[in-house]
Amino acid sequence: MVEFFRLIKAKDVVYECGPGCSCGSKCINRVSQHGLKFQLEVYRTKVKGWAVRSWDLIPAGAPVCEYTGLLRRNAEMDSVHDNDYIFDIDCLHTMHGIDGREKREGDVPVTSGTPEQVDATLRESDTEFCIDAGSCGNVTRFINHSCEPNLFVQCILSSHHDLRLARIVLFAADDIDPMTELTYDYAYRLGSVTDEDGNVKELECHCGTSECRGRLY
Ligand SMILES: C[S@@+](CC[C@H](N)C(=O)[O-])C[C@H]1O[C@@H](n2cnc3c(N)ncnc32)[C@H](O)[C@@H]1O
Repeated sequence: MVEFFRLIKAKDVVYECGPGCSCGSKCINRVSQHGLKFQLEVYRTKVKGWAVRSWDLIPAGAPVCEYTGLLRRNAEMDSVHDNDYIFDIDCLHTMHGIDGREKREGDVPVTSGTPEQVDATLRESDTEFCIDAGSCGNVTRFINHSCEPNLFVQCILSSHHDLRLARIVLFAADDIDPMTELTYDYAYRLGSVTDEDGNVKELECHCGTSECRGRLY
C-alpha cells in the first residue's frame, strides 16, 4: 500500500515546504512533491480523443499528478489558437470564485477592496502566465474535462510565494475506482475562447454526466 498524505478539501492555495526550508524530503508538508504514486494509463475514447485512467484505486484527497509543460506568458500565446494543452495559472480567479471557478475556502488576503471591487478587478485582469503542454508535458495533459469531475485543481507554492507562478496539482475529489476516467473541471468562462479573427469558439461537452453544462466553452 502506497503511503502518502492527503488533502481533504480544496484550498485557496497550499503552502508547502521547499528548497528554502531546513526540513528534508520526508517532511509531511511536501504532499505534492513525491511524484506519481498510481499507475496511470492513457487510452483512446470514442469522442474525446485521449483520456487517462488509473489501474489502482485512488483514495479521496490523494495527490494524483501535476500539470507540467513550458511556463509561458499569456501575451506570447495570443497568436496561438490551436493548442488544446494550455493551463492558465489563475489562482486569484480560483480563490475569488470568478470566471467559472468554484470559490475556495481560505483567508489569504491577496487583493484589497470590497468583494465586489475585487471581483470586478480580477474579472477584467487576464492571467499573466500559463503552462503550455503542447510540445512537452506529462500524462496530465491528456486528462479530459467533466462537469462532475473526480479530481480537483489545487494551486501549490513550494519554492517561492508568487501566486502568478503557482504549481498546478490535481487531487482526488473522491475515492476513484480503478479504470474510471480521471477528469477535472476546466472551468472555462463561456465565450472566452476565440479564433484568430476574434470570433467566439464553442466546444460541445461530452462528459456524459447528469450535471453536464452542455459546452466546455
Ligand atoms: C487537454 S486536452 C485533453 C486530452 C485530449 N482528449 C487529447 O486527445 O489529447 C483538451 C481537449 O480534449 C477534448 N476534451 C476534453 N474534455 C472534453 C469533453 N468533456 N468533451 C469534449 N471534448 C473534450 C477537447 O478537444 C479539449 O480541447
